[in-house]
Amino acid sequence: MVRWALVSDMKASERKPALLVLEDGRVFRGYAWGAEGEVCGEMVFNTSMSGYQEVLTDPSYAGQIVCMTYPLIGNYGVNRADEESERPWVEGFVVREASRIASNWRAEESLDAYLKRWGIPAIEHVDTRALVRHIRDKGAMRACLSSIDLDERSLLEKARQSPPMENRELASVVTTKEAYEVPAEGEERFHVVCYDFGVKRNSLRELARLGCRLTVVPAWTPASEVLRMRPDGVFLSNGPGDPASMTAVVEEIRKLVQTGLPTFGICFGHQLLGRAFGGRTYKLLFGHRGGNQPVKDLETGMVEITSHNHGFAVDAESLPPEVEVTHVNLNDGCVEGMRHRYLPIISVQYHPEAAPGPHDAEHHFRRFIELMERAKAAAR
Ligand SMILES: NC(=O)CC[C@H](N)C(=O)O
Repeated sequence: MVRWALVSDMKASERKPALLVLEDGRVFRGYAWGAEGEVCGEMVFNTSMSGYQEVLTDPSYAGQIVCMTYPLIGNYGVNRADEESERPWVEGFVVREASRIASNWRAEESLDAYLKRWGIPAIEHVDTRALVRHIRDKGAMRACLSSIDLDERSLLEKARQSPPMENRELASVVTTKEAYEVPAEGEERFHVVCYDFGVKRNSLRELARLGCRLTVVPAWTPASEVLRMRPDGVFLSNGPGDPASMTAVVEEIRKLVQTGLPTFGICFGHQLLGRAFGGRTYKLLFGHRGGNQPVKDLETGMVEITSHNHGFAVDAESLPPEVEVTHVNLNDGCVEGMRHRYLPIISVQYHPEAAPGPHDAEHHFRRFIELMERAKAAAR
């Protein structure tokens, strides 16, 4: 059946007000869509022009209210194939205009119905440019979004009472409760243990596509258990929260690092590796979220346009001499990649799996494969 368009039941005449109040007292008024309700979270923005469904379902957004800078959201609807996990994880969603029409042959549902189904409150007709400029000046901060309480002062109080992102542990909210297997696509060449701190499906797909059988394990799996599985490599996933809150996990990663197993970290995984190396992580003023961040490879001088979603970063100065910074962000100079000089360990702060975003950085998965190939050849 070809459906030209799913027309949402949102009617302009029935619009209800909604309010977004930031913890510094700045107020944004708009209209409610998605689920009716009230949420608090860290207010952040994403500059991707498309891929709202991948953004909503990226577990790294747990605990955050996301504003899309692209002014029209929802116009191609949602479908099951584009989910990066089994459900949306954002606390709330802020847009300039929510499209009334979802026109795409892949659309299965309107975004409004989807957000309602998952209980995610959203607000539209917000001056998103003003909101983003405010966050860029003042930094990411807590906010309260509501369509049930429209009292500014009460929402301000709720925002200020909500937990700050610093030191917030959210991996336990999103990690798999039990280990599971993902088969390799085609011939199985490697067995990789994937730590799930909130893993995106596309990372798993990329690894499976390159011949890796995956055992995806909960965030708190001890190193000894991983080693018992005798993997060819370890993958440390992306995930929400502050890497500084993960001391026990960092301890386990440190043990794994010492064994010299090929290891690849993405985003949160990269930050945890940085800490396992003895480095420091810190909070960026407003973070990088979007599909248009220039990253320079310091070895080749090449620049990749890449997909990002991070509010924390590894402090280059804090890294020991055996760890080399391999990639930097050209906008603000922060660390975007590192490698161990003697051990087969690499990591990137950004998202080679993209989804959404450009595919310039896909080759990092192959770098990991090469590390495992070399380790296998050396063991022979
Ligand atoms: N995408 C991620 O893995 C995010 C990592 C971490 N929660 C941050 O905000 O920096």
